Order: sequence, then C-alpha cells, then structure tokens
Amino acid sequence: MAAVLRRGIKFISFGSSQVFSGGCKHGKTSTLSSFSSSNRNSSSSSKIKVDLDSSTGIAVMKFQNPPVNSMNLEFLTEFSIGLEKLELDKSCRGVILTSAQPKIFSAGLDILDMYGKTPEHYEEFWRAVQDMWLKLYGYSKITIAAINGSSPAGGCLVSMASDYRIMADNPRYRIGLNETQLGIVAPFWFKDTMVNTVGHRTTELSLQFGLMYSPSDALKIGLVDQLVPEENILSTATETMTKWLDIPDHAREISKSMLRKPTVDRLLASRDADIKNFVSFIAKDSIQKSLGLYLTMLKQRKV
Ligand SMILES: CCCCC/C=C/C(=O)SCCNC(=O)CCNC(=O)[C@H](O)C(C)(C)COP(=O)(O)OP(=O)(O)OC[C@H]1O[C@@H](n2cnc3c(N)ncnc32)[C@H](O)[C@@H]1OP(=O)(O)O
Repeated sequence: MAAVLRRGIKFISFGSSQVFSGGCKHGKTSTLSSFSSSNRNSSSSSKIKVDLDSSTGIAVMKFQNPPVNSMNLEFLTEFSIGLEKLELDKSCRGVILTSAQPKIFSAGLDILDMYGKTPEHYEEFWRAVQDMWLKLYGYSKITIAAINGSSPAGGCLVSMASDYRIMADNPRYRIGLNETQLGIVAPFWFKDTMVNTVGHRTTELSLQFGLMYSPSDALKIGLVDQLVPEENILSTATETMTKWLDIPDHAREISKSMLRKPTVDRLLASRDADIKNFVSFIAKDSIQKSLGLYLTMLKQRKV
C-alpha cells in the first residue's frame, strides 16, 4: 500500500504520459455589491480574488488558498458564489480562472475534508463539490482556465469544466485525474467531463491508472488546448477571451448548452444518490486508511 501511495506522490513515466504519485453586452456598472463604479472592479473574498474589467467584460478569478489552493468547503462555497455573482452581472461576459499561488493551479479537493470527518460533514462537502461543478460546467458565460501550475484531480476537473484551457509550458507541471493513485474513485460526472474532453479510450487509461500528464502530453491528448510560456499565460488568456467575445453570446450559449446539458442533467437527476454513494464510500475504513497513508506520504515528501 505504501508503495502504491508513494507512487501517487511522485511522477513515474508511463508511456508518453506520466503517473503522478504524489448574452449580455458590455455594461458600465456591476451588480456586485463589493464592486466600485469604475471600469475595473475588484472583490476579494478570503480565498478567491475577483477582478472584473467592465469595459472589456472580462473577469479574472484568482485562487488564493495557500499553500496549494486545495478546495475545501469554504473555497468551494466562495467559488460557486463568485461564479454565480459574475453570471448575474451584465457587465461580465467571460471569466478567466487562474491561481495566485506559484507553481500550483489547484491541488484538487482538500483531502482533509474527506478524512476523519462525520457523515454530515462529508455530505455537506460533497454537495459543495457538486454545486461548484454544476455551476461551472453549465455556466452560461465563457470560461477560460489559465493553468499556471500543477492541477491534479479536482484541479483538473475545474480546468476541464472550462470552455478553453491554456497551460503554462513548464515540464515540471502535471495535470490529470489521479484519484486511483489515492485509492479513491472519481465519480461518474468527473468521468463524463473527461470523456467529453478527451474521448472514451483516453479516459479509460487515464482514470484507471490515475495518469498525470506533462503539459506537452496534455496538449497531445487534448486535455489542454494551448501551451504558452508561463509569463504570458494571463495575457494569452485575455487575448483568447477577446476572440471568444466576438461570437454573439446567445448563439455561443445555446451551442454550449446543447453540448453540456445532457451531462449536467445526469447529475441533477441523481444528486442525492451520488451524495449517498460518496458518504458511504469515503467513510469506509479501508478508504480512510488509504487517505491517511496518502496524507502521511504527502507530508513525508518534505523532509
Ligand atoms: C469518492 C471520492 C472521489 C473524490 C474525488 C477526489 C478529487 C480530489 O481532488 S482528491 C485530491 C487529489 N490531490 C492530490 O493528489 C494532490 C496532492 N498534492 C500534491 O501532489 C502536491 O501537494 C502538489 C503537487 C499539489 C504541490 O506540491 P508541493 O508544492 O511540493 O507542496 P506540498 O506537497 O509540500 O504540499 C504543501 C502542503 O499542502 C498539503 N496538501 C497538498 N495537497 C493537498 C490536498 N489535496 N488536500 C489537502 N492538503 C494538501 C500537503 O500535505 C502539505 O501540507 P503540510 O505538510 O501540512 O504543509
């Protein structure tokens, strides 16, 4: 078990990839209460900074949950609320997601929210994960992930749920759904999101091995759309967003919904069952043991 978990924290070559061990137009005002009336509006919750330029319609959401932007209950709640506010804000037409933390886009779901907690906590946590994905995957506005660091598991899910993915071309970074490396299983809607992004066969290999891809391999399989030098990631995301903004909102939105709604509806039809599954799975002694070992290995890597 320890060997398996250790593999989950290091990067091990696997073929060409690697296993990770370890419609509104521009408005001039914003409806966000914390925004000022100038063209550039900022709001900062404790874990996510939002900067909306109402002259361009582009908002940047920066994850700032040190050290690794793990998605705990508070982060997930702020993320969903932040997205909701921007979706209701007529001066916003597109959102860029990126990280304020060096080298990490997001370390995925916070393992501490899945370890040693009560069933009530697991239930609340999982509902928040579902809320976040439902909001992002079904988002009416344009979303671009500017992936400026490693992005395992839940971080990869957020990237895949965006409309376009630009990753920093740093060979040290990794992206993928590595859940099996932790001894846990990505739920069907993580799987659906990946199938919709890279296709069925690639997902079969990715999910079963818990593969983590270098930026160049992620580009090859279509997990990301573009690689850029790290220092250009935000400017490229902004330029790319400008091209997306040339498309009439209503036509783009309907096209997006046509492609994504069936996937969203699958979870909406079975949310409670999915929560029940998660709670009973995560509370199992064997799963808790796996997560405990993985956490220990994560910490040992430092010394
Ligand atoms: C049925 C259930 C399905 C659930 C679906 C699950 C989805 C998930 O997202 S599970 C989470 C999967 N995530 C990972 O496996 C990532 C693990 N982390 C890493 O590999 C690395 O931390 C890194 C590459 C993201 C960053 O490496 P580095 O810069 O070297 O930082 P450290 O490893 O030293 O980490 C600093 C600090 O943060 C803690 N930590 C890292 N990731 C998580 C996490 N996902 N949740 C909670 N805590 C995390 C790490 O333990 C360190 O803590 P301290 O030792 O206390 O400083």
